[in-house]
Amino acid sequence: MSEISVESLTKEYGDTVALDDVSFEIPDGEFVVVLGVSGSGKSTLLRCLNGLTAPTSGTVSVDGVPITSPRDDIAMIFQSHNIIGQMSAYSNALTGSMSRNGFFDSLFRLQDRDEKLRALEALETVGLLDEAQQKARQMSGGQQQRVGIARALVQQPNVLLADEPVASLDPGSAQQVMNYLRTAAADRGLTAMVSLHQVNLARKFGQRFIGLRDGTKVFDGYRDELTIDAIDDIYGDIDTEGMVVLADDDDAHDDGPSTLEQEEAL
Ligand SMILES: Nc1ncnc2c1ncn2[C@@H]1O[C@H](COP(=O)(O)OP(=O)(O)OP(=O)(O)O)[C@@H](O)[C@H]1O
Repeated sequence: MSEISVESLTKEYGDTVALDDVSFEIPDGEFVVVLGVSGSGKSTLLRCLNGLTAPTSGTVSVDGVPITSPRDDIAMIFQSHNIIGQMSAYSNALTGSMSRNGFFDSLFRLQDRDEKLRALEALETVGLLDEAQQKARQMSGGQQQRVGIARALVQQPNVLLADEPVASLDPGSAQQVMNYLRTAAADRGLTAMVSLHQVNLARKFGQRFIGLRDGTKVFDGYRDELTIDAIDDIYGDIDTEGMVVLADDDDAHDDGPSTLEQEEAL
């Protein structure tokens, strides 16, 4: 479990202001979804949180320690899976220990017994234990992304970041992956931040939401506060009709998807 603190974060690329004076605090164990149109700064924010991108000004800290480079306790899941197709799901998951052991040790399975057990546990968490020996390239996009989640979990992070992890998946697979992501974060007490394009999916799985528009934070609130007006503020001139379905009982802010929703997603 870890707390994230972002203070006056600004990132400029030449004349482009990708993030403009963004501040927020995320307490231990919260599952936060970042929303915004393409180019609003979602990836830049996640990359600053992971230490892959240096801020122009401002600070990002996890548990009070400023992030200046990638750290073992912060794992990142990317849209493109970054899975090695020739390797099995199990071997891919094991590469999550790469930051501790080095790439070649990970690749050639020189891990200790605990790490091997962690890889199997992580595959079980994402429902792929039976497919552990299957080559990743023979797996569906959704399964590959679940391997990506397993690999992130093997890293034993306290913070889990995911940059549009379901952007390339069909709606059913996207729900399934989000469900595993949310469950893995909850079971392991991880603080999570996930960027998504699909508002309905965000509402279903997110606990808290941060909306970016042109690099500025225009929304920060829980599910019951993410109204049509708030969505309009985030998405601006884009026609938001049909982007979100507000359910009658959709007023809780911390309970996540119901058991029924989780079963449907699976
Ligand atoms: N390495 C870079 N060099 C120059 N400009 C960049 C770079 N990375 C991002 N930008 C610019 O910063 C702005 C924010 O980009 P960013 O990728 O963070 O947005 P995003 O909301 O994640 O978009 P998308 O949903 O399309 O991934 C955009 O104008 C983008 O063109």
